[in-house]
Amino acid sequence: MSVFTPVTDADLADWLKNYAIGRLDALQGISAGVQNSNFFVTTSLGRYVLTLFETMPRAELPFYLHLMAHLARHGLPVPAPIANRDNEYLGSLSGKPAVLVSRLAGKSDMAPDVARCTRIGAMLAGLHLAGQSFGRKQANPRGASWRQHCAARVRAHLPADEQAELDAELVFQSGFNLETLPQGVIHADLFRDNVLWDGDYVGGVIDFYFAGQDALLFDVAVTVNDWCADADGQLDAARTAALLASYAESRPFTPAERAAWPAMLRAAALRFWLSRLEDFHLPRAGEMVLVKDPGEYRRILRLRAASNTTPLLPA
Ligand SMILES: Nc1ncnc2c1ncn2[C@@H]1O[C@H](COP(=O)(O)OP(=O)(O)O)[C@@H](O)[C@H]1O
Ligand SMILES: N[C@@H](CCOP(=O)(O)O)C(=O)O
Repeated sequence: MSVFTPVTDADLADWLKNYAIGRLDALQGISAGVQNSNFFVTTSLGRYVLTLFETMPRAELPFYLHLMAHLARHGLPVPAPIANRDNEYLGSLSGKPAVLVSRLAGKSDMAPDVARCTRIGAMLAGLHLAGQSFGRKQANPRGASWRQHCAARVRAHLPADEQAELDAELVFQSGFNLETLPQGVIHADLFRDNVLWDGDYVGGVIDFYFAGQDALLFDVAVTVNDWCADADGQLDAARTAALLASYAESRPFTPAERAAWPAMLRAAALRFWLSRLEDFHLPRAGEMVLVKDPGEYRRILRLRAASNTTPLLPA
């Protein structure tokens, strides 16, 4: 269930008078998604997605909306926010901050093959390259300092063996400074369910609401951990090599990135272990996040930490 705040046809039709996209033809709630209320909106002039932001602070939203607009302007298949007649992206509907974006074509693929991993590597590099000229800055909301603080919040809820694993990983990670690596704006949640496939092509990259400034390599690690893992969490060599090679074709990795890669896969796994632990043990009032299995990312972290066969970054 992902319509937490209802919108009536009459309210939306009225709201759309402040846009130049024609009259309302159809409004339909979207059943996927866990953070916000999403609707498909069809008007006489096109197809859009309406998002009502349930919990995100309004002040943080312009960064994400302008980022999507910037990337769309650079030719990438991301939702383009629609400006209203006051030339604003962000409005209010049913008492919530609200935005209309372009509706993109395609469906997610939860079992991507080598060819699709190749495309995703290229797409991620494209996002990173286009992001270099984005003028606004907002820190990765799940960056290194969030990971430290989140670990402190969840630690007491964990059994002794998990506490020990968490402590050891934090000590390990404290030896790395991600700020010394190439930086930029990262998507930070480029999971398979955030990409829509339109035939062989990426029809859309969605859900930019964890984006922020951080090491570009962190984004590569988040993406590889999700797209290239087998059901048991092990990295599939062919898919991993394909994704990394096609990324590197557009943005070659630096020697410092190659050295940091094994640690980065661990940092990226830690980030999702922690957020899932927090959603599980400390759900916040008024937040409707669907809890994903923290055990999956604990396992991935263990595998990356134990592995002496981590695939290397291409030179
Ligand atoms: N711009 C878009 N174009 C097409 N479909 C979209 C778009 N934005 C969202 N969707 C659809 O809505 C679903 C939920 O969106 P998502 O951003 O994942 O929600 P949440 O932020 O709540 O996790 C996606 O799985 C996708 O099917
Ligand atoms: N990809 C994250 C959850 C983020 O939620 P999303 O549906 O908004 O992408 C995870 O798997 O833990």
